[in-house]
Amino acid sequence: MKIGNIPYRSVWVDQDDGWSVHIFDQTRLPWALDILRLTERDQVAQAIRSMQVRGAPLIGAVAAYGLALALRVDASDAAMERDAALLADTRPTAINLRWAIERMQARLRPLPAEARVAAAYDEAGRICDEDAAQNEAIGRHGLSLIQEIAARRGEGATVNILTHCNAGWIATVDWGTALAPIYMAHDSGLKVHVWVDETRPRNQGAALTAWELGSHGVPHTVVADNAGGHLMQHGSVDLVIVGTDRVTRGGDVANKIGTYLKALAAHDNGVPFWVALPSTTIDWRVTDGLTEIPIEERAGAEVTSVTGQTEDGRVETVRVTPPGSRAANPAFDVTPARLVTGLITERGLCAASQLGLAGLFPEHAEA
Ligand SMILES: CSC[C@H]1O[C@H](OP(=O)(O)O)[C@H](O)[C@@H]1O
Repeated sequence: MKIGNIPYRSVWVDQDDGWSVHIFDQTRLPWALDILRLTERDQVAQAIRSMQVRGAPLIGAVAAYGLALALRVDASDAAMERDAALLADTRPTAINLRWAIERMQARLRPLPAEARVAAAYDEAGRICDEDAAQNEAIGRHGLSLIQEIAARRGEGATVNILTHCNAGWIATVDWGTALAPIYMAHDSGLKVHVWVDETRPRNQGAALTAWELGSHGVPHTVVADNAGGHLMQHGSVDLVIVGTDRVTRGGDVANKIGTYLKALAAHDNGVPFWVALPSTTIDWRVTDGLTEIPIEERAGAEVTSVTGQTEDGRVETVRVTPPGSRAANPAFDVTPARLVTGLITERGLCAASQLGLAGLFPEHAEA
């Protein structure tokens, strides 16, 4: 996507700068567009753990480059396996992280050590190119949902879409997942408006989705997480589209905490609830999301404090609870397939079910 008139991806390699890896520091957005220059494995691991880089497909791609950086230090079998495991373990819920590292290992294991660095950069680059292409396809397939609502609502009507967290281009290599259909609808001239869940406690919606949509000129309104049900009860939401960190073969969806509550409200109000994902976010090894998807528990400090910008432009973090109060911070929840209207993938739309996924991905259908 573009920032101003400059096209960007969310991760890139600068061959003229020692093949260093570059990402945006997402903890500084929307207040500053800081670019981080990564040259070592531990810098990549820290950027993923601290959510300077975040978003399921993007952390997979950046971890893949993290392995390339690690191999520059030591490309031996033992070092590669150690570094791969360390990077795969930086966050537990998004399956893209494990998928990307396993794909890198499959490419690199058969190679002699001296051939591994070049192959690692090549494979990580392929992962990035494929993610960007898959998300563009998700955009095209999801666009049909918005077009259908616009046609039904009549000439000039605005399609109101609610989204949770940030599943935009900054959460992927490019285009985004949940936001890709919205960008394409807007760019095609359809009138869309996005209700942006702030998404406490990390505020990916208020800080990142609002920044993305504003930068692209997409009309949007930031709302408290707790407002979504009310908006749906009063007919203000035509469609919900969210991203995901892991979908089971049965169609259960792990996504940012609060997604399940939006799915319940959507179900209760007859609002279509769609989940956008590249197939790299499908975990074909698990069926029951509630019992088989690990939910990341993050620091309570992310709940007891909030970061924002003062009137005079300083970015500060302040406590919002009494010093003695404890906080729990599960970072994701699981929406059962029964509450999901459908999945938007790079191969098209399908039901959130084993049958639906097998129809689009027959190579994974159980024998
Ligand atoms: C296309 S991003 C998918 C997913 O990743 C985000 O999690 P986080 O911000 O913790 O990395 C969020 O759950 C998005 O929906």
